Amino acid sequence: MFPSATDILDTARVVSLPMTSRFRGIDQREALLFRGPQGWSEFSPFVEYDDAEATSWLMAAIDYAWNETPPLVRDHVFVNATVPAVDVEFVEAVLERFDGCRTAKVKVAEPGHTLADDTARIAEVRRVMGPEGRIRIDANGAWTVDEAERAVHTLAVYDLEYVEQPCATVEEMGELRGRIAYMGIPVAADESVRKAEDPLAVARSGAADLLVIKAQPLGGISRALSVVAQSGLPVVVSSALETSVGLGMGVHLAAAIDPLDFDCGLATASLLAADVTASPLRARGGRIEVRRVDADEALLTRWAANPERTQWWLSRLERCHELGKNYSSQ
Ligand SMILES: O=C(O)CCC(=O)C1=CC=C[C@@H](O)[C@@H]1C(=O)O
Ligand SMILES: [Mg+2]
Repeated sequence: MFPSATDILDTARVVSLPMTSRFRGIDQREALLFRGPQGWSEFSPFVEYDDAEATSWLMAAIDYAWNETPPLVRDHVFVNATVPAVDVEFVEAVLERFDGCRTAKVKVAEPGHTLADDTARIAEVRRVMGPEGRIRIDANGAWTVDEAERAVHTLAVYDLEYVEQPCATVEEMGELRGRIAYMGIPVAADESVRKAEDPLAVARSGAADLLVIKAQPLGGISRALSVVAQSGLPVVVSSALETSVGLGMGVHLAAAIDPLDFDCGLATASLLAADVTASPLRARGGRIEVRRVDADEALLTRWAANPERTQWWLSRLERCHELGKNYSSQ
């Protein structure tokens, strides 16, 4: 069922949550939350995304609020710590926020950071986690093939589980994958899945060993499950830096995938300094329980965005809802 814009606007609330450290260039996370028959849901495309891209996120949010979630195969999901591109002295404190996580994903190649900065950060993550820890890196497509090859050579000594979106295009990803195959370091695709016209193109062209799957950008749990099934590749379910309400969507997606061999990037509530619930979906003992999260009225009020930002989100929701009426089924 496709609710009217009024159905959604009736319960819509916009929040702006402070972050514990700057992540992907933001230190406040804005989100629009609303309630449907299944409970609270979240629409939170990043603010720079255009309406066409943001519409998939709204379809996901509507699906989670109005439709039942698919059958689940587990009641908890193992998760990774997420380490923003912080300076070395902050690494230990960041990792401490992710209770019991045996895996860490470390951001690299951010503007203003050199390979030496990235190397120092990863060396520190390895020191703190010890030899048993699993370390994966995410370059968000910032490297050329040569830069990525050089970086992987430099960082391989820290024992990398995989390198996520090292380069921007599918062709570059495939080229790099060929060059580093002999090192046994897998290449994961993220933006090549969630921002691509065809999320399966990267899998079909053999440019990645595994896929990073995010529920909101892919249009919701069912659509994401169909991408997973059609890709034939192992996957990591990851967040879009949502509040705990939106993280619930990702956790349900992860709990419906079998097998799920990699730890998932769903512990990002620990990067928020505030949330919309008193019991956030955070890692405990390295895992997150599978449950829906209800937004708390007092916290929605406490963290309400200002009137101008609220209006911006409500207008965005109306425009995306209009576009969503024509959202074709894949
Ligand atoms: O995967 C994780 O550990 C957490 C989620 C995460 O890293 C991301 C969430 C949202 C936006 C992205 O820039 C970023 C990513 O690139 O994977
Ligand atoms: Mg990524």
